[in-house]
Amino acid sequence: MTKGNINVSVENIFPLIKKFLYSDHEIFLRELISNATDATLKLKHLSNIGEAKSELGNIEIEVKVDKENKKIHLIDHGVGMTSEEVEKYINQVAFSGAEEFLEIYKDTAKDSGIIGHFGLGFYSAFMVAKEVEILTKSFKEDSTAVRWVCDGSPEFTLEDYPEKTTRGTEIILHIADDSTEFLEDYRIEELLTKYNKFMPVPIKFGTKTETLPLPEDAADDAKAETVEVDNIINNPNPAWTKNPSELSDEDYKNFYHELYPTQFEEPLFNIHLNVDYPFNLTGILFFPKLANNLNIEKDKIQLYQNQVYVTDEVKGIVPDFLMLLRGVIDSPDIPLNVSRSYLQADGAVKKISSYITKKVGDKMVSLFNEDRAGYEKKWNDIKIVIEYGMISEDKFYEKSDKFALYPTTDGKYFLWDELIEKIKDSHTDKNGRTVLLYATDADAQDSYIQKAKEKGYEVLLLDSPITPHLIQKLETSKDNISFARVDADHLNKLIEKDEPTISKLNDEDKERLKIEVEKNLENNTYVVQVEDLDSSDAPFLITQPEFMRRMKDMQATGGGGGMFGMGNMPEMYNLVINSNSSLADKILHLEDADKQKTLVQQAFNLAKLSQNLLKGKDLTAFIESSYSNLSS
Ligand SMILES: Nc1ncnc2c1ncn2[C@@H]1O[C@H](COP(=O)(O)OP(=O)(O)OP(=O)(O)O)[C@@H](O)[C@H]1O
Repeated sequence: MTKGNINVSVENIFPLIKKFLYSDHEIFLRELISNATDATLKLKHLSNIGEAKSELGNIEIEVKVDKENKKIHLIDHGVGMTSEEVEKYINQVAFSGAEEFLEIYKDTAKDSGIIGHFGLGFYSAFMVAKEVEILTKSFKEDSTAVRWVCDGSPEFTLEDYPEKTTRGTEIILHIADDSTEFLEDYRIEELLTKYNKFMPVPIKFGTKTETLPLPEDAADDAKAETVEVDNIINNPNPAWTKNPSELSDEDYKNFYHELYPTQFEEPLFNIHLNVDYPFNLTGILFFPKLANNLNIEKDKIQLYQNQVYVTDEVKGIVPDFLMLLRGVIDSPDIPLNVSRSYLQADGAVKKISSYITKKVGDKMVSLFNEDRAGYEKKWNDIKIVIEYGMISEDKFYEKSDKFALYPTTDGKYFLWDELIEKIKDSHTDKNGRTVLLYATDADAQDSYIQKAKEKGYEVLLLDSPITPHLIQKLETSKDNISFARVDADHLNKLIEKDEPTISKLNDEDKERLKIEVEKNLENNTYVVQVEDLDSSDAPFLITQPEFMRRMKDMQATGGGGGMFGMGNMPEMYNLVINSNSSLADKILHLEDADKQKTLVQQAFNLAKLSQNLLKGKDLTAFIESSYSNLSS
């Protein structure tokens, strides 16, 4: 038997490990299973190339909880270790790994931004165990099994252990009194499902009862037989490790539900990621139904490293606009044992992020080209991701003319160039600028939309929360276009043509009309304007100037308008009086002051009502007075 001292430069590393990683004790299981998996895969490889002579046999990894004796056993049938290898890998390599880890995390361990806490390896066992035993037998011919024991102090013992005759390693954790939660089956099963659900080697945890199918000629009251089978907690061949040509739509959907068992909705479509240069990355991203919901916290993209779950905090690796997607990304190249701020500056990570962006763009182009009608149907659910990508990633934006859709209130969908082609004659104003009219709420802005349509204009329906940012971006990058919401002004002003306007009133009357209206609207904050509209247009019209409203909207969804300090300004509205309406005429010529007041207020309220601006007490009073008018 060898007794020895692990070469320690930190006085006693184990209490430190425990302290630093207090909140993350559970990762011990992931670390030990990763080692067991590595050892098994190594053996498989050696066996494939003819280096390992013995039969491969059973390669399952087994986890056993012995609650009574407060032990957890992890058994693998991998390469195992010789006595020299234990000396080298456990006493020296593993230890230096643990030491290095502490060096890195000394100051940052409490920083929740650390991704994954990888790299601690074997010594993480001491986060939960007061003593750790390794029983191991190398695959090499004629090697004797050995037993290594360490109680968490820098001292260890290493001795021959001929009792172990099978190849591989068994780690026995003597669980510490403050970690007995890990002696509960449900807790271990929970951890195995969280971290090891897609590990490449089958992992057995206990057994489960399976019901056998009844034979076809079974009697009606026949009872199905049951058998006890190994409870394998993982799927060693998850969909993302396969070639896309092997997978059907059904397979992708099944994988989606395997990944998110509580998710009942089907994903809209998926994107299979697969790259091996200049970095390695595989994965599948799913587009869920999102509509206008920006805040989806549940069921996020999961990050794996060689099929080991690491985290679902993928900020920095996945571009922000794709954080709303679901799925998995697996890459051995992501530096997992560093803090997030480092991650964001890391070149490999940046490349991964732009690769994913490119892939998503390419997928959109092909989805659109292959099945335009189907793509249009999905637009409402994917637009938020696409539009967010357009405003946040220049590369994505550059490509977006090939797949970004601009729907109209009539349910037609245009690509940018198609849209401009369609509207350029009618929507171009006297200065040669093409004005795109849009609505953000088809119901609330209905009266304005109808007016625009009567004049033969197309009205876009841009109703996602980031619309103001998107149109800002389009206006600055496309030539000679501008956007205006249908209610930003009356149409003659929104798209000014070189046509003379005809007014029934002379300038003096118009000025008088303005004064009469203002006089009858006490405490009114609206700016009154008299304009020469068509006689068939509404007599009173409320408009909300585009610029101010857009800045305020932008600030509401973050950034933009705040720059100009407009976020906190009150809403600004104009009240447009149609000089050519018969009501204008009537107001001007009514002798009775009370009647004139009622008329003006009633018309003003109707205009407010059509903008959804009549609320509370004003609405109640309006309804009451309307009823009394009916009966008078
Ligand atoms: N179950 C096992 N079977 C065979 N060898 C093992 C086993 N567990 C650990 N080892 C050996 O001990 C070494 C150190 O393990 P440790 O987990 O500390 O670090 P690592 O696996 O090299 O890296 P990581 O820090 O990413 O886990 C391994 O590289 C391996 O050679």
